[in-house]
Amino acid sequence: MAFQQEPPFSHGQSAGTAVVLCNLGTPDEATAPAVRRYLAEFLGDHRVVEIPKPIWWLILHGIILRTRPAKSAAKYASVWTPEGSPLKVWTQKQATLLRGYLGERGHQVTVRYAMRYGNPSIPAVLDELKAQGITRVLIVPAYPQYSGTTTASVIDAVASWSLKVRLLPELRFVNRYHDDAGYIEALTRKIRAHWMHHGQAEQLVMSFHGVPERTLHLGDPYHCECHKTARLLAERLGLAKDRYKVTFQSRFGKAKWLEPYTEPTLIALGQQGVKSVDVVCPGFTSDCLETLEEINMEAREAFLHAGGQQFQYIDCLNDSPDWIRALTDLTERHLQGWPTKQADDPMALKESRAAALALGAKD
Ligand SMILES: C=CC1=C(C)c2cc3[nH]c(cc4nc(cc5[nH]c(cc1n2)c(C)c5CCC(=O)O)C(CCC(=O)O)=C4C)c(C)c3C=C
Ligand SMILES: [Fe+2]
Ligand SMILES: [Fe+2]
Repeated sequence: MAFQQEPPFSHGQSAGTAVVLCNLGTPDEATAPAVRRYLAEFLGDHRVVEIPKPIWWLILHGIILRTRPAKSAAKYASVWTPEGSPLKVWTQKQATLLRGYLGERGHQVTVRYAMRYGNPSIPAVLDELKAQGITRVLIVPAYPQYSGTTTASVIDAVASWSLKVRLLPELRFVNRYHDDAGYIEALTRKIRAHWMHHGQAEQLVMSFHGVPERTLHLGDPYHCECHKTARLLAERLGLAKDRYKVTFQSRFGKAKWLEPYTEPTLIALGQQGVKSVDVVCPGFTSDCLETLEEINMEAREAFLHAGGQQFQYIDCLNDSPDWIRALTDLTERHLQGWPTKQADDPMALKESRAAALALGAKD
C-alpha cells in the first residue's frame, strides 16, 4: 500500500486536537439499495460475523443481501425523521453539544462524529482532520460496554486508515465506560424522571444489544460489562433484584446469542400476569432502529399481546444534559496531558457554546 502524499513540512503546521465520537452507522436512506450498501459493509466485517470469509461471503451475498434490505428498509422507514436516521441525528447532536460543553470549559478542540459503517466514515473524517492540521485525535466510541464486535472494530478502522498515513497524529482511544459514575447517574436520572411523569411499572427491563454467546466463552468482556452497568444502575435506583431483569435483544442468525432474549422475556412476563413494564436500553447511547422499532414497536406489541397492559419505553440518553456532561467529563479525563487549553486550534476557537445553545441545550 502506498502512503498518502503529505504536504511538505506539514509537521511545522498548527497543532490542533480533535475528539471523534464514533458510532455504529446507519443507512443514508430508508431504501433497500441504501440498506444493502450499509449491511454489506457492516456484515462483511469479520469482527461482526466471524464465519470464515469464503463461506460467509456466499451466504451474505447469495441470501442475506437479497432478502434482508427490503425488510429492514421498511423498518427504517417507520422510525426515519425529516433530518434522517435517528442514530445519525442523535450522534451529530451529541458531537455538537460536546464541542460546546468542552468549549465552555476552555478546551479548544475540534469535535466530529464518524460512523464505523456508512457516512461520514472514520477514514473520511480522519483525512479531513489531518488536512486541517490536527495532530492529536481522541477516539470515543459511542459504546459504553466494550465488545470486539463494536469497540475493537472502531479501532480497526482507525488502524487501517493509519496504514496509508506517513505523519500520523497522536492517537488515543476510549475502550469502555460501562461503570462510569456520570454515565450511570445520567441513566438513573433519566429513569427517575420517567417514573415521576408516568409512575413506576412492576418490572424494569434493561435490554442490551446481544452478541453471539460464543464470544463470551472466547473472552469478550461485553456480557460482564452489561451486567455491571445493570447492577450499578439498579443500586442507584434502589431497585430490589425481583424488580428488574437484564435481557439481550436484536439476535441475528440462528446461533445462540446471549440470554435471556428480550422479547421472549417480555412475553413470559405478560403470560405470568405482570401488567406493567418499563423498558430501557442502557447500552445504546442514542435511539436507533433497535430501540425505536424493535423495542418500542415490536416488543411492545408482543408484551401487550401476551396479556400485559402497560408498556413504557424509556428513551436513550440522546441529548440529555446529564449525559452530555458525563461525556464531557469522560472526554476531559482522556484529553489530560494534551495542551487543549492553549490557543493552538484556530478552528475550534470559533466553535463555542452558542452552537450548543442554538441546538437546544438546556443548561
Ligand atoms: C452495543 C451495540 C451493538 C452491538 C454489540 C452490536 C452487535 C451486532 N449487531 C449485529 C447485527 C445488526 N445490528 C444492527 C443494527 C444495530 N446494531 C447496533 C448496535 C450494536 N450491534 C445499533 C445501534 C444498530 C442500529 C443501527 C441503526 O441504523 O439505527 C443491524 C441492522 C438492522 C437490521 O437489518 O436488522 C444488524 C444486521 C450483529 C451480527 C452483531 C454482533 C455480532
Ligand atoms: Fe447490531
Ligand atoms: Fe433489530
